[in-house]
Amino acid sequence: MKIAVVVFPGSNCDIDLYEALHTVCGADVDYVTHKESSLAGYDAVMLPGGFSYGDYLRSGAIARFSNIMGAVKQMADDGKPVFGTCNGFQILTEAGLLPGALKKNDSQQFICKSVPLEVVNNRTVFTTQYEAHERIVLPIAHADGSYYADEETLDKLEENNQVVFRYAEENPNGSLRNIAGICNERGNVLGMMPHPERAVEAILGNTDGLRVFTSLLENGSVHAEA
Ligand SMILES: NC(=O)CC[C@H](N)C(=O)O
Repeated sequence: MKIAVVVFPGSNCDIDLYEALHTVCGADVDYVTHKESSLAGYDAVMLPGGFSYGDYLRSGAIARFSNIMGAVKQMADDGKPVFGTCNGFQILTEAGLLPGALKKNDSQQFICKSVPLEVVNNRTVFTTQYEAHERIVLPIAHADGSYYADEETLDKLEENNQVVFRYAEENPNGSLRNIAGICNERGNVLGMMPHPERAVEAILGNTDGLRVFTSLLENGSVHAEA
C-alpha cells in the first residue's frame, strides 16, 4: 500500500511519521504538501502533529481550508484509512471529519510527557494488533488537547464504539470521558492526541506506538464499508 504524509506550514512531526512508516516499518510513503489537491494513487493519508499555520485562530482552524483537505475528505468518504495525531487530530475535528473539538488543556499549560492509555477499540484498521483493553504508554505534547463534545455526541461515540483510546490512571488535559482518541462511525478515520510515531523503536525507550502502523500495513487495503 502507498501512504501519504501531509506537510502543512508548521507541521513538526511529519518526519517522525514518515520515519515510523518508512524506515521502521518499510512502508511505501511520500510527503505530500498542503498545496496539492489530489491524493490519487494513495491508499491511506496521515496528518502529522505540529503547529500548522502557527495555531492561529485555533489549532487546525486554518489548515482545514488547505487545498489538500478536499482530497483528505474524499479518502475518508471512500472508506480509506485517514489518520491524524495531535495537530492532525485537531485538523480532522476542525474539518468535520471527526466530531467534537480540542480545547486548551485545563492547566492552560503545554504538557509534554508520557501517559498511560487504554486501547478501548481494537477493531479499527489502526488498532487490530492491540489487545482489547490493553494498557499502553504513549507520549503527549500539546497545549490544546482537551477533548470536548456535547453529551449527546459523547453518548453516541460510546454507543458506536468510537472511543479508541482513553487516558488511564490520570487525565492530563481535562478531556471529557478521558478521551484520547476517536474514530468516525465507519472506523476508517482515527484521530488521537498522543504520538504513536514517537514510540516505535527501542532507542526511543518505548515501542507501544508501533502497532498503530503495523496494524495499518496489515489491514490498510481493506476499505471500510459505507
Ligand atoms: N504536538 C502537536 O501536534 C502540538 C499540537 C497543537 N498545536 C497543540 O499545541 O495543542
